[in-house]
This record gives sequence, C-alpha cells and structure tokens, in this order.
Amino acid sequence: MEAVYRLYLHPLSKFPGPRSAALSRQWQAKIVDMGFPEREYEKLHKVFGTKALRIAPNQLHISDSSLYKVIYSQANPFPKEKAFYDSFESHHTVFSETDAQLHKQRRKLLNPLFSKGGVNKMEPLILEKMEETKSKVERISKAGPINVSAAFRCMTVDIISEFSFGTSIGLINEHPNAFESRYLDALTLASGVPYLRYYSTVQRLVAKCIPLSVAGNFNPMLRQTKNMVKIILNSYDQYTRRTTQSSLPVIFDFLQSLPADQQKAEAINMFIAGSDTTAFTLTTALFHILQLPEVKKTLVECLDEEFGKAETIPSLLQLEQVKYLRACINEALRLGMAVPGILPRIVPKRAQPFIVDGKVAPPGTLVGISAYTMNTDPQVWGPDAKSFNPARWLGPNAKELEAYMCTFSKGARQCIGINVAYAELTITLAHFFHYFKMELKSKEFRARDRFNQEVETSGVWVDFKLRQHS
Ligand code: HEM
Repeated sequence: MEAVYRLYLHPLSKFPGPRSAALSRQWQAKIVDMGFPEREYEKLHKVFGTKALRIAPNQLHISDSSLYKVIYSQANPFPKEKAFYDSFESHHTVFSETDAQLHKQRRKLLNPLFSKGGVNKMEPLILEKMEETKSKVERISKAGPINVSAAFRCMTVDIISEFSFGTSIGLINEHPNAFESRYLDALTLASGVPYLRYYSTVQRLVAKCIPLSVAGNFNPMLRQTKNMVKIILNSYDQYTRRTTQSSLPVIFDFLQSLPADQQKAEAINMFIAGSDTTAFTLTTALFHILQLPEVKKTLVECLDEEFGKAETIPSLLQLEQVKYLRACINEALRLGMAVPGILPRIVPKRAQPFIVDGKVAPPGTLVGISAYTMNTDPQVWGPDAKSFNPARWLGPNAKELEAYMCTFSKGARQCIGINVAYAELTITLAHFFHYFKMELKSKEFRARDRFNQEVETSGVWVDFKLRQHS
C-alpha cells in the first residue's frame, strides 16, 4: 500500500527519478555508500532530463542554480533538516542549530572571532604551525616523498585546536619521521560517521545502543576518538583554571555567557569543521598545480617577486594582494570543494509556493543544491568547468563568478570559518611554492564524500627539494 502511495499518489510522484529512490531511502544509502553520490546524481539528472531529481521518497536533488539564493538565502533561508544535523550529535552548536533565532544569537557571539580583523590576529599562529610543518618536510623529505594529505591534516588540526580551545594537540611532531598520528583515523571517524549513520539504519541502531564511552573500550579507533574528545575537554578545564590571559583569543573567550557543556560542544564542533576541510583544499591545490607546469611557473614567479620585495617575509596582507595566488586558491576551493554534497533543507510553509522545474515542491519536502552542482555548472564556468584553470579568476567577470562558487555555502548558514580557511591557504601555499621545488608522485587522487571529502588512505605523495634563493 505504502509503495503504491509513494509511486503514484505522493506529492513528489510527479518528479522524475529512479523507481527505487521513490520507494525507500535504501537506494540513496546505497548511492552514498559508493563513495561520491554527486556524480551519480549528475548522471541521473541527464538520464531523466530534469532539474529536480527525486532521490528519496521525500527528497529532491535540485540542479537549477537560480534557486540556490532562495534555499540558502541570507534573510530567510530554508531551515536545516533536524534529523540530518542531529546525527552529528553536536546539538545546538552554531553548525547544528536548526532554529533560526537561536542560530542567529550563537553566530553573533562567534562572529568577532571569525571576522577578517579577528582572523588577522591568528597570523602568527598559522605562520608558526606552517613553519613547523615546513621544517619537518625539509628534514624528512631526504628519505623520500611525503604524503601531503597527512602533513596538511596534522598542520590544520594543530592550528584549529589552538585556535578553538587554546591548546595545540601537537600532531605535526607526534611521529619523528613521518606525518602519522593515531588521531588522524579518529578524526576521520569523528567527521564521517555521523553522515553514514544518517543513511544507515544499522549504524544508527548500533550508535544508539552502544555509547562511545563503552564502544571505545573495544575498538582502538573509537578509543582514539574518545581520547581526542578527552583532550578537548581537558583544555576547557585548563582554560577555566588559567591565571593569565592567553596572547591569542580562543573560542571560549566568546562563549562565556553559555553553560560549560555548550562551550565544549562548540569547541569540538569547530575543531572538526575547521581541520580536514582546509587540509583537503591544500592537497587539491598541490595535486592540480603540480600537474600544470605553466600554472606552477607563473605562481612561483609571482611569489618570488612578492618575497623579494619584503624585508623578511611578506605578511598575510601582502600575500593576499598576489592575484595569481588568490586565483589558484579560488580554483582549488572550486574544484576541491571539501563539502561537495547537498546540505539538506526543508521547504517552509510560505505565501509563495516553492516551484522547481515547473512543479510545486510542497512544504516539508527535503531539498538541496550541492556545491558540486554549482561549482561545475558548464553554463557558468564554461566547457572547461571540470578543469583546473586559475585564469578564469583573472578575467573581468571574476567578481561575478564568486557569486556562483558555493564551496562555503551561502547566506545565513554559510561557513563561519571562511577567513580562517583563506588565511591558512594563502600562507601555506605561498611559503611551500616559494621555498620548495615539488614534484607530484601520485598518479591519481582518490577521495570519498562523507559530508567532508576524505582522501583515501593511499594518500597524495610529493617529492620535496629546497629551492636555492640568492
Ligand atoms: C576550505 C575550508 C572549509 C570549507 C570548504 C568549509 C565548508 C563549509 C560549509 C559548506 C558549511 C555549511 C554546512 C551546512 O550548511 O551544513 C560550513 C559551515 C561551517 N563551517 Fe566551514 N568550511 C571550511 C573551513 C572551516 C573552518 C576553518 C572553520 C572553523 C575554524 C569552519 C567552521 C564552520 C562552522 C562553525 C560552520 C557552521 C556555520 C553556521 O551554520 O552558521 N569551517 N563550512
């Protein structure tokens, strides 16, 4: 009976899509499990000739980019889907809050820390951690290529942990001769499992029956996740017992009006949102630039000029003016989107119906447009939409293009860490391309979408030699 309803009578029955998707969420779970659902949805949009593909009994995957501003708007965005964001178990944090008013209040508390001025204060911290990473790369690269994905993950974890709660976890130098850390797998688990749990009934059930505190006693990876959370919680205790003000602002400074458990949840959440995302973009940047000799040459020449002008090293502000560096960063963000998939939203009850592909999607329908759809739309980016081409950011319509790049999402729920991410990307890429001669050793770059993209364990390997500067 339910099957007949979903196929023929359901309000979404007029939207095309695979029959199994209309019948149950199992189809979508299978697609997610394949590793990169956006590519499958892209094919199916073509097969069914639609801009609104039914991918679950109550869900549409939309490819009409003109609707992005409606769904993810600044003034009146469609609300986040509670079940999806609850699966991250960071209830009521700025990321997971589904109530618009409560979200606004929380975001207001955090905005000063993440403003351009706030983030500029982080420059010494980013430089310090980048230098630590660079020195280690220089030392261990004599023994062979380095997995840059792991190196950048260690670096971004150390930056964000210090930024979020005032204590660096210390992954860069955890292992003396490699970028290896027992916490990297734990981080993968912490950031990817909620997504899988949302789609898999079995995982959901296991998580419900066996809390992390118990499961951690049996599974080594879960034990590390538990330990990682413990470090964060200890850092909060250290923060409350501190006798002097730390030189850099930390997240807790801005959350004093909240109960302790909410401050801790926000710090854990920030730590997960802010580490692998930037590391993935840095890895993407290296992977593409090192394959394109002309791009690499132009970038290095521009950077050499900027470093040559500076008395010691160029500041973040100076590096931000290097147009070709900015173009490479934007292109790495566009193609290397760390969060490529749909961010699920619910169609609200409003005076104007929500019309997509000429049909009404009724209130309560789950909808979303992915960064993948927006960032690779040939109508916007041209026939080379899937190629790495920094020059596209140097033309007269570059500002216009920014409106279509949705790597950080848009509107009221867009990423709060944009300035942090740009600062890390700018400083790291500038120093790495100025100081090192790099050669890509990996032939391919395999990643899976688990809400955040994860580089597969095979990694991305690069040979490093120090460049000679006169
Ligand atoms: C290249 C790096 C990054 C990318 C691509 C990225 C991407 C995103 C995206 C797509 C969202 C929207 C998620 C949703 O609606 O479900 C988001 C939200 C968020 N991001 Fe980022 N992010 C990055 C770096 C960071 C950093 C460095 C931080 C913190 C230091 C951070 C913290 C957050 C937070 C707290 C939210 C929730 C914002 C809200 O709902 O108000 N992100 N990010």
